[in-house]
Amino acid sequence: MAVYTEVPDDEVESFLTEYDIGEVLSLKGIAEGVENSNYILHTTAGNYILTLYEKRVKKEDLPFFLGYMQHLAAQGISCPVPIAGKDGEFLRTLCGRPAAITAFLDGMWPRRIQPFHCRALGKTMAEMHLAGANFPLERPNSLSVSGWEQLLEACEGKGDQVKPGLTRELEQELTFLSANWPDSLPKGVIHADMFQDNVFFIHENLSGVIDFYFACNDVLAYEIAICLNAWCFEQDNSFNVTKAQLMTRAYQETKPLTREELEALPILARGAAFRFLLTRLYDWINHPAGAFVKPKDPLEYLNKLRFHQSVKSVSDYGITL
Ligand SMILES: Nc1ncnc2c1ncn2[C@@H]1O[C@H](COP(=O)(O)OP(=O)(O)OP(=O)(O)O)[C@@H](O)[C@H]1O
Ligand SMILES: N[C@@H](CCO)C(=O)O
Repeated sequence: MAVYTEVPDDEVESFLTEYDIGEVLSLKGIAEGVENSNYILHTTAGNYILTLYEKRVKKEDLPFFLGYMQHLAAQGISCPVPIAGKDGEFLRTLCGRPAAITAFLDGMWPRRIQPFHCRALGKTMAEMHLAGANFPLERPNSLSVSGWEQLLEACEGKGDQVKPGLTRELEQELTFLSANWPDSLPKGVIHADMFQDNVFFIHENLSGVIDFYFACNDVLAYEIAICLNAWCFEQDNSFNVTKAQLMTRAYQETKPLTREELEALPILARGAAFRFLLTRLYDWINHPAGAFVKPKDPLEYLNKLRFHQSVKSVSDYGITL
């Protein structure tokens, strides 16, 4: 479960005196999520999310993440708005951890992805990319091609414990990606982790996006590539072209893609599969025995990677130029 830091009652009470959001009625740890400690904070003024940032999130990146959420919310994107304290600050310290309060977002993430989810996602993704265009802060993507070599090295050749031959396969793939990675495509701020558990729906309507702690500046079409991986494969690893079509068409109705962006989707999707395969592999190898949080399966992304390796052009995703 994702409550790494327990917050005693008296500490949350004194923490809330720094804010104008009433008095605490209850504080309940949220089991979902793996990175940070999240609580539902119920006060006399309403419901909020209290997040204590754990070790994977760098404190110096928090102004970017919180500022981006604030920026998007101000432009009408539904996401957790950071709540300022009486001093105007969003970020402070609780139980020795950087901590912030954000608005509670209604909705549920879809347990079973349907085509209409992909259509709604495409539209919101494009709106976020447009809204992010004038966000003034910058944060390079440490988990893009320039960071993969270091991450692969950090796996210390232990990939073969997960699947024989995996380390060699990853090294070869990294060589290919490094040599072919597109560097002249339109860039902007991307969420970079828009998986189904980070996108909320109420019935068929997308009600908001959460978890901005991988957001960064990168190629905009790389976000689509991440979502092709996260939203358009079925349980049996088959690629669902209908979902991919609905997502990319809806994106293009709001923000058209250039021919170069569309043509680059196969390599970007290959890179995105590699990125999640690598981070999952690292987490799998470094998973403490007996830990409550179950690591995600790296091999799910090996299968996706192999699919993208077999793709000849973007039309194999059902997407027309
Ligand atoms: N603003 C919000 N409104 C409502 N619920 C939220 C909000 N933020 C987080 N949650 C709840 O907390 C859970 C975990 O949040 P989040 O995904 O941000 O955690 P995390 O630790 O960063 O995890 P991960 O990166 O693994 O997804 C969500 O699945 C959701 O149930
Ligand atoms: N979305 C990532 C987890 C990090 O938030 C994954 O599925 O590997």
